[in-house]
Amino acid sequence: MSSIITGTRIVKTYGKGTEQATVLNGVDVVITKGEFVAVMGPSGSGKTTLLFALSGMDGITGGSVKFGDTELSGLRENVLADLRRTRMGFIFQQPTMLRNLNLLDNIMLPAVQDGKRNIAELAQKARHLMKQTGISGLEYRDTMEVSGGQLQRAGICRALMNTPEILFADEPTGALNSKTAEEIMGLLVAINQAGTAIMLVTHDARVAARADRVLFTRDGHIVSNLTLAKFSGGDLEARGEKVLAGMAAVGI
Ligand SMILES: Nc1ncnc2c1ncn2[C@@H]1O[C@H](COP(=O)(O)OP(=O)(O)OP(=O)(O)O)[C@@H](O)[C@H]1O
Repeated sequence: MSSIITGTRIVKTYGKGTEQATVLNGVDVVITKGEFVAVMGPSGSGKTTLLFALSGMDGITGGSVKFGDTELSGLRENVLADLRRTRMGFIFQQPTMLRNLNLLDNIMLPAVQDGKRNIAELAQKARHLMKQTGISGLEYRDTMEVSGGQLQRAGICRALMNTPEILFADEPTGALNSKTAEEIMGLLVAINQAGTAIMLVTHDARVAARADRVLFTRDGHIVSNLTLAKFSGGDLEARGEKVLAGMAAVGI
């Protein structure tokens, strides 16, 4: 399988002088098309920094990140922003939605910013995604009038509006109760099975257990790489045990 993201000897340093801290210290990582990769590691070990580096959300200090054959550091900021908006999707622990827009408009917003697209078609696509993710009927709700799980579903719809090739997810279930988290993970698995690659940062072994592969970060490095079979829904407990063993082996 060809790679969608290739990170080579990535270095990321924050701050200057005595305040300087190297958070990623020569990280190599490849994500192949359609792959589902989870990233785990102690708090502060650089998981979010890695996600930001691989998605071009933040620049790197050294090394290289390629999206397909395109070197991200070689792109002008507006070209990079276009690439992120049209070919990548992002979901976070707390979806950032505009309060003065309803759920449907919030979902459509990034796609509308494309400028060249037909609003009626975008609305149709947004409604279709809302149906697929189980939030039909909430189109005209204010973002303050829905539950955390419903808001995260809306965040997933928004991330899928441009049919991304890869979805970057930073603790997407971190603010949800366990039942809602399971439902959101079911959605992410279905999205991955439909062909979208996923890179997901999590502290939760049960969440990581859905991935094809789990990377463990520590002290600026990827210290371990656990390969699981593609998840088909059956053996979550056994997979969770493997992830827990992987965590214990690297001291998380
Ligand atoms: N913009 C920044 N400026 C300076 N230091 C930063 C910045 N962002 C992150 N850091 C530091 O880099 C280190 C790694 O942060 P990062 O958020 O990547 O860790 P993480 O593994 O995702 O942590 P957590 O599990 O707690 O979310 C931390 O020590 C953090 O304080």
